[in-house]
Amino acid sequence: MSQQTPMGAPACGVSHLTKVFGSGEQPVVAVNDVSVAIAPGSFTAVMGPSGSGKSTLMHCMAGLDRPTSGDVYVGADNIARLPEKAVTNVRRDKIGFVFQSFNLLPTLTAEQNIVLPLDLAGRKVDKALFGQVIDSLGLGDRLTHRPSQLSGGQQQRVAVARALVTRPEVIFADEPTGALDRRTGTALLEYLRQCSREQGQTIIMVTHDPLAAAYADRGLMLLDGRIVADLPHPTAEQVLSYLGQAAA
Ligand SMILES: Nc1ncnc2c1ncn2[C@@H]1O[C@H](COP(=O)(O)OP(=O)(O)OP(=O)(O)O)[C@@H](O)[C@H]1O
Repeated sequence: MSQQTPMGAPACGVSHLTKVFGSGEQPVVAVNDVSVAIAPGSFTAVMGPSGSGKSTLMHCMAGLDRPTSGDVYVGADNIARLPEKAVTNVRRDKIGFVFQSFNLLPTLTAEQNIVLPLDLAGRKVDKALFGQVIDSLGLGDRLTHRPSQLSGGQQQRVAVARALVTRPEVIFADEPTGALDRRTGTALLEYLRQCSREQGQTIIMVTHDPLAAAYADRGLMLLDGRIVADLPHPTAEQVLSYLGQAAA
């Protein structure tokens, strides 16, 4: 894998990952022989035009989808070679997800939804961390509301809080600011950056937003299932320019 950190093993990564959908006449090669290593405590933005393979790459990295070929590492585990139950355990113990669909349980309050993963794992709520997450997402006055009483952006923030309170080693976020207004989106991006810098959590974020990508310390640009650029500390201007070239 490329980009091994001098400090030691990557937090996660893929080696010669290929994912093909369908077979016969018209298979779609969504991810084409991608190798990349993600350093612990780094914040990576994955960008590229629609259909370039961003979500597929992320789903394979997070153990939500099986690659057609290649290896997928989370810490020392090659989850591409593990049985499903073991992959589920790796996901539960090490990975947090922030997706566009919130999957909140309608009968539970915001607070109950947020702590649900901890309850299910029989883990105690870290009150200080809970308070920090709630404050940074501005959810303090919404904790007793049920999802139907919350706006789309508030539901998104509850889903983000749920992903963060378990303090996962690796957080995968798919357009985490998509449903948020600029101010709340900025607060979330700042918090994610703080999670990586101060807590050593590893963040991998798919985004279409060059301003969001500028919060990351690495930008991976995808085109036709391949990584075509690997930018350290991407600026919004750099990202826009790459996206413009990809669209040309
Ligand atoms: N389950 C599936 N079955 C068949 N083809 C799929 C499937 N999932 C994705 N694809 C195809 O794989 C390619 C990559 O899709 P993917 O969703 O990873 O792209 P993306 O970069 O995340 O796009 P977007 O920015 O629009 O979300 C596309 O051509 C898509 O149509």
